[in-house]
Amino acid sequence: MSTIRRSLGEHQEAVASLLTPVLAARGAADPELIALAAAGALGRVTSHEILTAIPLPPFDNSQMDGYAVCAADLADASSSRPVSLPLGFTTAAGDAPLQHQPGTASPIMTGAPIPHGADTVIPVEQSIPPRFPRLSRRGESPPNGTVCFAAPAPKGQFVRQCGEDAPAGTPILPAGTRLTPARIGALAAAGISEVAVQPRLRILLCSTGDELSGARVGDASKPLTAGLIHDANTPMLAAALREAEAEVGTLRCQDEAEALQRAITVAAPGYDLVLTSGGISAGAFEVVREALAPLGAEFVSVAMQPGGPQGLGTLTLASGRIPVVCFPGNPVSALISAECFLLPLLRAYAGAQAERPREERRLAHDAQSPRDKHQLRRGRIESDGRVRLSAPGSHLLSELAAADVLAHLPPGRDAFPENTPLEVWRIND
Ligand SMILES: Nc1nc2c(c(=O)[nH]1)N[C@H]1C(S)=C(S)[C@@H](COP(=O)(O)OP(=O)(O)OC[C@H]3O[C@@H](n4cnc5c(N)ncnc54)[C@H](O)[C@@H]3O)O[C@H]1N2
Ligand code: MOO
Repeated sequence: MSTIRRSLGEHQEAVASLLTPVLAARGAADPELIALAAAGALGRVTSHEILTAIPLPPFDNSQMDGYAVCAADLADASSSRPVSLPLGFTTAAGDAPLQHQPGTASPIMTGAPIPHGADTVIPVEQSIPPRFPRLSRRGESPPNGTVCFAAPAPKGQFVRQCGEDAPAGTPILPAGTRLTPARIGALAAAGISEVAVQPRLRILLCSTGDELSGARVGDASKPLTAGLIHDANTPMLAAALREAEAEVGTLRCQDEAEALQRAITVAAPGYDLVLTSGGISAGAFEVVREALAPLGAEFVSVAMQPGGPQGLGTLTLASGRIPVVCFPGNPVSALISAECFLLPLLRAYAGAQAERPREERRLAHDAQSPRDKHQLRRGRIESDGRVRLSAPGSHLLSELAAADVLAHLPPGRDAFPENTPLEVWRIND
């Protein structure tokens, strides 16, 4: 085991220093064109500022079902002397704008273009009678009948102005904006069907361990036999990386250093980062350490629990140089390592909130923690708002799956009495 010992913060800085240039280079690569309607558009990051070529809304239109009028025609209306106007032709959403005759009331539906010459909309409920009579659209027999109004209305009432949301030529999204449903909607409203997006970081995720069922070629469909376990880390870490908008390829390798070197050398081209899990602590068969230390990875001990053993560096392979980050194999350790060291960097690159939502919660019970380590415990929020910690074992993946928060027990003390306030990160939301 390496004697290099780091604090959580020091290792966060070391991983950030390794990956900052990698992310910058990836961000400077040619953007990808993606269809807005594609499932994969959500979460991508715009590579350029995007303008709307048309005004939004594209024409003056009605905010209400009612009557388009000239406000001046209703200036003298009152409940004792309602103004009666003859009906004009009706405009529905999707119709081209009509010509409004002053001194008439043109029935209009929500979203329909305001007839030329009208400047105000009176909702149908405010007319007398408060419902539409038989209406005539363009091309049908001329309308007849009248409608009354018992109050004046301000000019422009319930008219949604052309360009009020965004005038033509104005930016709707700056470069570096994450596509959310609302942003996809705004682009679609502007008639944009494809956008240029920043390329994703490509991560080769490599899980090791002879104990992993399916690790050896041909074993994948065999039932779990004695001594073997299912590979939790590959799907779990792949999901976490994808949630943070990375592109993920996976590789599983048995505990044989040369085989791992060969597999990574063959698979690495086309990726920006190699991420491994397992094989880095103090055992006799630490395959990742054995395979990758000679190629340039450094293995350190971080004063945290779980996630103590860590590795990082730049590998020099026959196929090129590539940065590597190594997480411990215990599943809880692996995911918490990702939360602490990698996911915030990926989320920031993807234009998302880098950090998990944080809050302060009081402990529901006394707790112990190693004085020299930063402990990250899984916890449930109780009905009184306090946090109850689960057992600290880093194999307790079901406890992690059931947790509401990760609670920080900082170094420097070993006793945390009931009601001690702790910083917690919300997870599993
Ligand atoms: N003598 C010492 N032993 C250990 C130390 C130590 O400092 N001295 N550190 C412990 C800590 S802390 C951790 S964490 C683990 C890290 O071990 P490795 O990174 O070498 O990981 P492995 O030994 O390969 O696996 C550990 C554990 O996790 C299981 N595992 C591995 N990969 C997967 C996977 N893909 N899916 C599900 N589970 C996986 C594996 O079976 C082991 O149980 O070392 C401690 N030991
Ligand atoms: O540090 Mo290990 O990562 O506790 O379980």
